[in-house]
Amino acid sequence: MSAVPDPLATGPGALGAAPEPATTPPSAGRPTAERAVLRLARPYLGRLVGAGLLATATEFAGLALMATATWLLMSAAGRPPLDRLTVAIVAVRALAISRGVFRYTERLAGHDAVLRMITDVRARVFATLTARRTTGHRSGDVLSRLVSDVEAVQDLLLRVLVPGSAAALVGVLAVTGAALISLPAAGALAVGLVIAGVALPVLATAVTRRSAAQVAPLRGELAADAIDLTHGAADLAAFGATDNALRVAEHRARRLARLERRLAATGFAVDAAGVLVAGLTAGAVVLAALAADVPGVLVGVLAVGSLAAVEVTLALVAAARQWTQLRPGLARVAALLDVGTPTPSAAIGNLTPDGPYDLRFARVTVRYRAGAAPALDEVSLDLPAGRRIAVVGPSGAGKSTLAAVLTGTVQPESGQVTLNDRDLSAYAEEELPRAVGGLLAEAYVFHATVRENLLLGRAGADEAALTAATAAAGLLDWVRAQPAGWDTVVGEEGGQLSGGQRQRLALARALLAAPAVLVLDEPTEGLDPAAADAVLATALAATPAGHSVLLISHRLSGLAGLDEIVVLDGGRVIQRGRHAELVATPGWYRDQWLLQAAAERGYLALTP
Ligand SMILES: Nc1ncnc2c1ncn2[C@@H]1O[C@H](COP(=O)(O)OP(=O)(O)OP(=O)(O)O)[C@@H](O)[C@H]1O
Repeated sequence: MSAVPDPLATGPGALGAAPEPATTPPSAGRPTAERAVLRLARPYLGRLVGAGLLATATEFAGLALMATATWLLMSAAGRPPLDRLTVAIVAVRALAISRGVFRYTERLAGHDAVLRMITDVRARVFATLTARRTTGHRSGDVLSRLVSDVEAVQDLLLRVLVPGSAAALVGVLAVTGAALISLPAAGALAVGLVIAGVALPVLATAVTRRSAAQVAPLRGELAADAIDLTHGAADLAAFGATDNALRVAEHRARRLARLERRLAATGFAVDAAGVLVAGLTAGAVVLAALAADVPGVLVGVLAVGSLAAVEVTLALVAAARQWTQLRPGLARVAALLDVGTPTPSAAIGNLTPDGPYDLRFARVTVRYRAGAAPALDEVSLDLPAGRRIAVVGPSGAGKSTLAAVLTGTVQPESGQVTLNDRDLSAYAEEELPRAVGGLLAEAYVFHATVRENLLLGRAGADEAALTAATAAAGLLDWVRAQPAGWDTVVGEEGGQLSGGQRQRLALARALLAAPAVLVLDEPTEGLDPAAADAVLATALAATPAGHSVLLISHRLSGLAGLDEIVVLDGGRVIQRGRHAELVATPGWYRDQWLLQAAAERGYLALTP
């Protein structure tokens, strides 16, 4: 098979060798991660610019407050006219109050915009990761991407761009203000601000870039280790591999701690340099003002104002440091969503869940490794809208591979898969699940309520839809018997459910999603024969007419009503036809049918 592009691949697992530093360089031709984030933020740009202006107003109010208060204190000693003092007192009060109001509204506007955007980004990341579920990402790493990498997008806007642009604007305003009093003093201030706001951030970024780039992937790997060590504890102990796995995880944890200590130490050094720059700038401004014969009170105002202005501009150092740490996460989110790169689907238009869709496999060959035997060997298949087919065959025949090709998670080496006469690869990965999807191998059940697990299939589905899907999957009686009903929590990976209940829940979610091309990979696995027949019949009956179904099954019972049954063996189609034809023809299907029927008769005879 041609490899599925995997921008997420990181270092080895807990049982593997000690980790190598992993970074994700932005690939050529792709927009930079920052530009990609700005593209994502475009619908919320107005609110973000508003937040930036409010942040500028906040910082400027603080600076003006310091300068006015200094003028008030220094000129009070000279007993100026009372009305001048009164104006200054009112200004100090007004600035103090407005600073709080500006800060509050800035936080409100900035967080409102960013949280809206983040919801959108997280949903897209989740959809893309779900679509790529067979590409082998470790679950802890996926969790880390969903949580910390998406937070990097939030932090870039809230902690870097908004405060950074506010600091730069306030710097310009401060120099303009100083120039009104004395040009040489303004020149000295400008030099100090450039050192604090440009040179120091560049230095901080250069010094911390390498360590910071290693921190995010390392955190992802450590999260994956933690999950593997917890979930796989029994297996690790059984194979005597616990010590080795712990050693690898500890090695990673120590490396992470070392990197974070180094980053913190560099941060403190840069902070100290910032304080030094503030003091030196104020000193230079005072000297320049005195040399230019500026009156004493205004020299004081310039000195305190310069200290405050440098302090504000030093926010750029924090922003730059933050930015360095965020870059790997941002690059991974951008690469994952591949935002900005116009996808062919953009030209095609959005896929709708209802179709109609005609799906066609033409001589499709899949090979997982070069030189290995093909998992699918020149398989052709027609799945026009409304048709229902089953793919059966022995273990390893290529059934799940066929489903993976259909959902776009595995690319064929040769041949073509088309959806409405367009190659499947022409559709965006996150868009395809709207048209093609269902219950795929090893469906994941989340540590959440029954309702939340179901709503993942179709957000916003009403109670009637939940009830219908759950009834079709044969889980409704169980849900109704639970004290918490739909709000019953199913445990980590559905651990508080039986295997059969977990399978029914996953099936109900697939039926609720009701994509126009429904793939059901072993939907009745783990159910006893009678329950399996009943669930398969209700599930097929619940699928809307006009939607097509591709059922993958080991069991041959319940397939009589399907339009076609395709028998795979060793990746090749060895038989195809309707159930009645196949049981009448000597071959794998008839042999297997007779074997299964006899085994199930025996099972039923033994069942009380
Ligand atoms: N991710 C993978 N990497 C390498 N080889 C794979 C991968 N997935 C499947 N294969 C190989 O491809 C072949 C077909 O596997 P597939 O899972 O499609 O079979 P299947 O018919 O679904 O089997 P089962 O009924 O046991 O689930 C097998 O030989 C299998 O070893």
